[in-house]
Amino acid sequence: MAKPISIEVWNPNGKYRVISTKSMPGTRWIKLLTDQDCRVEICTENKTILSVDDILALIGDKCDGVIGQLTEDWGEVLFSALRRAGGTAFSNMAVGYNNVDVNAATKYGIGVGNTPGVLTETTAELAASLSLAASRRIVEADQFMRAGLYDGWLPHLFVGNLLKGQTVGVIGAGRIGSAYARMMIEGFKMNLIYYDLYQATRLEKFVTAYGQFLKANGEQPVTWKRAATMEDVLREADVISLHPVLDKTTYHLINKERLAIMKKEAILVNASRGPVIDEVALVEHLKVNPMFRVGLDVFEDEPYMKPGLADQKNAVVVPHIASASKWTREGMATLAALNVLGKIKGYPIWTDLNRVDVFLDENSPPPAACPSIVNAKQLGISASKL
Ligand SMILES: NC(=O)C1=CN([C@@H]2O[C@H](COP(=O)(O)OP(=O)(O)OC[C@H]3O[C@@H](n4cnc5c(N)ncnc54)[C@H](O)[C@@H]3O)[C@@H](O)[C@H]2O)C=CC1
Ligand SMILES: O=C(O)C(=O)CO
Repeated sequence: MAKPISIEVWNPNGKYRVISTKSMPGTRWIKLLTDQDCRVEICTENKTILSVDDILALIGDKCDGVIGQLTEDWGEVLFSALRRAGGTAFSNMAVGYNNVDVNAATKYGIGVGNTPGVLTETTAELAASLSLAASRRIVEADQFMRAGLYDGWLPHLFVGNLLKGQTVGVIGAGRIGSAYARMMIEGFKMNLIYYDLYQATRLEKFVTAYGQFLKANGEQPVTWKRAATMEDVLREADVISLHPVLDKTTYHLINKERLAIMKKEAILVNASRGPVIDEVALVEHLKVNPMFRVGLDVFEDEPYMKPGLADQKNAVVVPHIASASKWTREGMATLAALNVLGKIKGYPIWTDLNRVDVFLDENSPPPAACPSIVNAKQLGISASKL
């Protein structure tokens, strides 16, 4: 028999049993569910990553919906078990859902929710922080100070790269990539080169207008270019930030050959998913190119780093915290809960992902809609008219 899993229960007499595999920030998400007749069970097991067996034990033989985490493996086994337990709803507490087999969920009639929009600016801010930390060698300099090694100003001490007037490269200019690009352009007056499968029209318009504004004020205008190939970005940019989804087209997008065409003093930032970079190739590249720097929020074998990465002074590494602002994490919990609630209640799907804020307003009830269900079309969920 499977080992019992420790849980905390809210509204024990609720009609719909909803599980959250982790405690999530804020309490609004719990209230939204309990107010709508849900019994909420939150896993309190002292274990960072739950296994498939742990989650099977949580689902049990009656479960209407689950809020899960990006560290969990949501595939055939879990979706078939959820279906057998009477469930129709799942949401990742994340915008990325590369940990979810959407086809398996669809096969069992289960909606797969995610949390776009609420983490765009927070994640872009962390990518910008990593860009600055890497370009100005903040972590190395901090460690030097704490080690008591500073004995006076020197002309060569921790010389880094100036961003102003340089070129920022964005690979994957979707919500987060575009927000990051704007920060680097507005903040540091960098020129933009980007690569995406689709044209980033709003971003292009913004850079054009900002360039005109600068020119009218007697400053050097910023420029933009949509690259025909990713290699063009890698060759031209001084700072490159990766923001695509992780799928088979982006796995090891940055490999040994592509690292070799980047500038020797370039800065590479990754706040998307670890496997977008071949991390073994990256470690080798960092070793032989000391002026090349990286800022990494995500890792190929998360939570582990590939051997040698931790020894590289030209790498700034943080533990997948790009979406970790209070507002964002509470908002992610709210959107995930409303995806599950909406699917259980048979609500339509929200259609304007640029307006997820309406779900986050503490002072008014959220719309009767699922904020974001990625397989809504396959499941025949209608669009909200709100
Ligand atoms: N480190 C962290 O904590 C966080 C990581 N993320 C990651 O960031 C990703 C992007 O999030 P959003 O910007 O909201 O998604 P989005 O869907 O708005 O943007 C992704 C962009 O990638 C582009 N793309 C897809 N395949 C590509 C390819 N082969 N080459 C170039 N571009 C390609 C798409 O066309 C799209 O414009 C998420 O899927 C997630 O994996 C998101 C939030 C936080
Ligand atoms: O939302 C995501 O995809 C994340 O990585 C969480 O920060």
